[in-house]
Amino acid sequence: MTSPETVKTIKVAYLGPPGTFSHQAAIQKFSKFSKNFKVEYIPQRTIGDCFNVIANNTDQINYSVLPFENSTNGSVVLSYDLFRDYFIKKRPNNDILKQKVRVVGEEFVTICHNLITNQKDLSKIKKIYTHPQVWTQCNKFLNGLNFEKIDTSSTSKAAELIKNTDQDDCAAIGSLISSQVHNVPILYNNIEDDSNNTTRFLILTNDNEVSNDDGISNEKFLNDYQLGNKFISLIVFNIENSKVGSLSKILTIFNKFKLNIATINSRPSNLAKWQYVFFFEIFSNSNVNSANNNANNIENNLEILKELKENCIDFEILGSFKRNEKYYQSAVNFKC
Ligand SMILES: O=C(O)C(=O)Cc1ccccc1
Repeated sequence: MTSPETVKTIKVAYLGPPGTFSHQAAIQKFSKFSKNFKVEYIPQRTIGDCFNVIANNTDQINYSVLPFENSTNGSVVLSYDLFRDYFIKKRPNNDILKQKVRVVGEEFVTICHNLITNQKDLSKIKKIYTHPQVWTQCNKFLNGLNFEKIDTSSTSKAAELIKNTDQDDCAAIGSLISSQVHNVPILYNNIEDDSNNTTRFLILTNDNEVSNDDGISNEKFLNDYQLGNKFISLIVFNIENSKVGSLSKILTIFNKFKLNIATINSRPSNLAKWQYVFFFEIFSNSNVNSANNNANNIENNLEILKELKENCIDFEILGSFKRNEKYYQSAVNFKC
């Protein structure tokens, strides 16, 4: 048996305080490791901090959880912009990325919202606090109410603020757990428009390996613990926006190599006005870390990488990870 001193620790950062949906995603992903490891969940103040602890290798954190897209209201643009600013940036010559941020997993969480308040009469509520991503997931419930919207860094932060106010006209929107953590009751539950409302979170890591002694990379470590054989690579690139056919050329390359594109998103480049960066997710059937070095994964396919790089101004692979079939298929069964 392993003695307590030799138990390795996995440190996981998430958007705090405890009780957020990000916290739930972290627990869903990492609780299976607690048999063999000590898993520490470390709350962060903002989504930006969740990214920066990995980018700056702060506090020996191994993984971080980032909300990425929601089935009702789409992309979490802040997360896309954090990736853009890190990967596609004008840097002085030779200033390469020091601490390589990588995306190594995904987690799906069913998002059930609750109106959390000490007030018992809905008509007396004049201020509602929540994370900005939430408003348009609860349109049906909120339409017709007359209240001031107050954005908070997270849903659980909203519940914490309600607890600490002596005003009786305030409510928060958040999870059942956040109402329990802060000990504020729920006045209405399941106020989300769509009962299948699901958020997809990405798991980030850096070179701060969990299993140094074994020489196993953080991505292999996570993937070995997950069933499934479909892989996704997330890439970001920018192209000559004003050149006719420059984006269609990229699409042709994926077609030529018979690779299916799962998602396409674009964001302002921040390098020049009306210029864009593109995020693509590409399906493959193989793991970049697999022993047979299967060329089906774009990270291993030098030919496709060469063609992509030749046709982009900047091109970066953010990471490759297993499609989380379990939660992708049936997040709703893991409901509240
Ligand atoms: O605020 C939270 O609980 C988060 O984890 C961010 C978020 C907000 C709304 C839906 C999904 C994630």
